Amino acid sequence: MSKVTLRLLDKADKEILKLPRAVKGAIYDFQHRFRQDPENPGLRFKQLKGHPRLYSARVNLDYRALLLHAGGGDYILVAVKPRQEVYDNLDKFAYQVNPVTGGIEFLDLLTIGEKVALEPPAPPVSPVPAEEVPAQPEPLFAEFPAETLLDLGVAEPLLGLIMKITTEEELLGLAEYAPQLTGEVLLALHDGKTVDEVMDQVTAPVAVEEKVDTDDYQAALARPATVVTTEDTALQEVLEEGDFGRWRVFLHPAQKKIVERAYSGPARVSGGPGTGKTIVALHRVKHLVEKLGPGQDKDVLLTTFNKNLAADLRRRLLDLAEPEVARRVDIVNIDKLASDIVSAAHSGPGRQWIDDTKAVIEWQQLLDELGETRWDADFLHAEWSHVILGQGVATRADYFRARRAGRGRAISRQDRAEIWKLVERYVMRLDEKGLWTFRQVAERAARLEIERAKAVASYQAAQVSSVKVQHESGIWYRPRYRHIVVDEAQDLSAAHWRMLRAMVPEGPDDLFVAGDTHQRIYANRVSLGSLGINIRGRSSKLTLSYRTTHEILTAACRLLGEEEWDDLDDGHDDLDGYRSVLRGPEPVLVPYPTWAAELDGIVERVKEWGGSSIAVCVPERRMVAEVENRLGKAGILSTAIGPDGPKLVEAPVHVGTMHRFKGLEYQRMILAGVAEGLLPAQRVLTFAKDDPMRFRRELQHARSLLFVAATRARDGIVISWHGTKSRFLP
Ligand SMILES: Nc1ncnc2c1ncn2[C@@H]1O[C@H](COP(=O)(O)OP(=O)(O)OP(=O)(O)O)[C@@H](O)[C@H]1O
Repeated sequence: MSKVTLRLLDKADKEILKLPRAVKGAIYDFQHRFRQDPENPGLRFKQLKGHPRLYSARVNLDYRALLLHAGGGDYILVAVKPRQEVYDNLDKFAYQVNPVTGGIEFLDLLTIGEKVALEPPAPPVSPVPAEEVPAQPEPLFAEFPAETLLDLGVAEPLLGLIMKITTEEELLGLAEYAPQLTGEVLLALHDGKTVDEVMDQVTAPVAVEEKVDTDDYQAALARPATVVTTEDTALQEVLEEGDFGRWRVFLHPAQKKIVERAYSGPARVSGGPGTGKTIVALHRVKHLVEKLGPGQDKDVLLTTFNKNLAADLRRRLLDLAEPEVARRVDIVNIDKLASDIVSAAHSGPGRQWIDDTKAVIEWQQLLDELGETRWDADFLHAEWSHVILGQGVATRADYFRARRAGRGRAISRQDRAEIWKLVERYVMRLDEKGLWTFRQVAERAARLEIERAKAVASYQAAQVSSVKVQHESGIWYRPRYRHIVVDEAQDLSAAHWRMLRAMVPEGPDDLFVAGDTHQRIYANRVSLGSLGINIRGRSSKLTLSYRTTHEILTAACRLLGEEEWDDLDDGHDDLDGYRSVLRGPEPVLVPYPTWAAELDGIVERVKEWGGSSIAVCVPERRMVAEVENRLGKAGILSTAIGPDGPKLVEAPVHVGTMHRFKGLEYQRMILAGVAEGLLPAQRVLTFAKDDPMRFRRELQHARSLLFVAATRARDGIVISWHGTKSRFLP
């Protein structure tokens, strides 16, 4: 017999994980024995009556595995059930190649029927007059013809059940065990999306263009829409890790397509919070390394915004891929990457790096010393960071010519001359104090990398023309990386992008960037095209949230208001199609008369919830310590989230300012202090009041902060305030 493969079908794991421990152990043994020799008589491997592709095999005395034969030696484990249940319900199993997606689907109508639990309404005890008989509830999908549902990709064997569903609870029961696309389509229709919208946002991204041969299971097995464990060992991982490990093995077809596609140049994936951009970035890294083939060099760079996120990526990549794969990847946060380059190029005493908040304080001190009142510190810092450093402006003359797109109020030539002078003094002041902002480091690193890339190119050109170029280290003449993958791309600055562009030669699969501009919280608006990174025609969007519930997601999107969002280029992005199949409680909004009362409210809520994976998010730094103190007094252990993540990860409650929540995930969250004057902050609005564009930008920025914070919660969220509630709240 040819080589036998056994993979696990998405969702089959859900029932298997509920089986007794001993049975799970038996499944582990079974899969080994089956792969070695399905004909082993002990397995009692046989085809099931009436199902040409469905087989049963013995797991132990009482349990049987159901296996779908895709062709050749390829089998898919679709269920493990008590022996008698299998033989008594042969008519309750169905399978198909979905004609829309071309993926294999198995339908356990027995389990789905139980979940939907369609109970006939109880008959009236005594005859009642016809007009008093309660009206039968209308089935939820009565208005949709069967053909419409089939066109949207709904699994045909489920149509009968679907037409009987009358409550959301039944629908959720069905969606949990039905093939993914069926659940997504029905929930989207139930949420009120039109058929056209569902076709566009849910079905089209996973549909195949070619005509599907629904009898060709072997071809179907190879399509992204067949959601199975990729490698044989992955089956075991799912059994051991349950829900925690699903991201490693069951990619959504839309995710898988993005991961495996060959791109002719830089590519970008966008999508709302929790849609799996980071997961896609990790799988992409693995895919790229595997395509490179064996080697020793660190050919791939995986970078993100901060140290904490980089550590998380490292941990996850090790979970996902073999150590040989992880060894080929440099995983480092963007500022560390820049500072390593600068440190390597400069000897001598190092400087102390300061963040934007400290840099603004330095600006303020300089302005106070000079008695300068025309310009405010925030404005000057932003002008220096985004226009001067962002565009690599090196001289006064260049600054006169520099583009200030999106920077707000117009400034005259005279203004530019004044600003340039102040910037020179500021830079000198930092030099004297031995300080350096991260943006300065990034700018310096970008210059060094651009020079290096030029040297590499001329070396390579010289080699082609067989002119010998001498250099003591051969390494210097290789491009830094062959592929770069970037997460949290929306927050990288122009200097970061210029540095990255120079680190990888232009070509297929050079740069892959994942990010969501709705979550931009560091005011780094860039246009990748103008920085030599052309993503046009190579952008994709993820729309299904795996993290947040429908209720949280809907409320969070409302916080964004009617703002417009860019696409990291000169176009627009939106959250059309952003959705979740998870359901949970509605967000709770609570007003308090004072901050002290709000603090008491936080304590009560945390006590009521109990357990861990709780976070409290506040707009200002001083409030973090106040929340911590108040929780401490109530005997609740909490920890602050610093620039590099939570200080004590094990603490059941984490507390931080909104900026600190980027990329994190909690079961439940309290967003406290969401009041006017705090969000948006009064100080910022006062500065921005005479500059409409800056004012709008500040409001947008504050909305993004709130949006990021709100979308960290998996199950529940409370938003509270004291005084006047923030203008962003409903
Ligand atoms: N295919 C999948 N199967 C199971 N879980 C998944 C899948 N894709 C993503 N997840 C889970 O969904 C959650 C969100 O994923 P991830 O962090 O990649 O989203 P994101 O789009 O990067 O979010 P954000 O923009 O908020 O940072 C994580 O818990 C992740 O493990």
